[in-house]
Amino acid sequence: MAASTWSISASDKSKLIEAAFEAKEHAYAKYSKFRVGAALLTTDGQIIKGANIENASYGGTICAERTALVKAVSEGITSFTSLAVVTDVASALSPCGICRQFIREFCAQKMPILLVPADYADRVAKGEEDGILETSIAELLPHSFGPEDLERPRQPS
Ligand SMILES: O=c1ccn([C@H]2C[C@H](O)[C@@H](CO)O2)c(=O)[nH]1
Ligand SMILES: [Zn+2]
Repeated sequence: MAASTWSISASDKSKLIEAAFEAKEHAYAKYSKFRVGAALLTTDGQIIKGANIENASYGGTICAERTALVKAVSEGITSFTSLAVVTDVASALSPCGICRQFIREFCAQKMPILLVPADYADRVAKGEEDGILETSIAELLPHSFGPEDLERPRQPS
């Protein structure tokens, strides 16, 4: 079976993970107290960070992954090579459905998505397995609908 992601260098991986942890520090998780940090690595080597920003309306909340993507895309950056997501949970946590569709819009099917446990640094320091779930949007959102589908030939209306 083909690999589900392309590979990223160990140094890019550690920089990206560190940035995601930094991003989590700025989470505005006043209501859920559930902090999330995300970091995107761009094709030209920049790192764009995002955190979840909650709202008193609850429904107005924006997740960390979408914050990072909206920051990047609204600054004209639309090409990414990886994404890291961290929470305060000591196991890898997976993006919500809305974020999966949002990631699908801008990221290649095999782009690495690193789901990083909160105790990642401790695990690495102890020489244990890092606990990262390395996945891709192809795995997280199979049989997805995306921008290309709107280009498909249609029956006349
Ligand atoms: O993929 C996800 C899932 C949840 N959250 C945030 C939204 C909300 O602020 C909190 C609890 O759902 O976690 C994210 O940032 N990303
Ligand atoms: Zn989300």
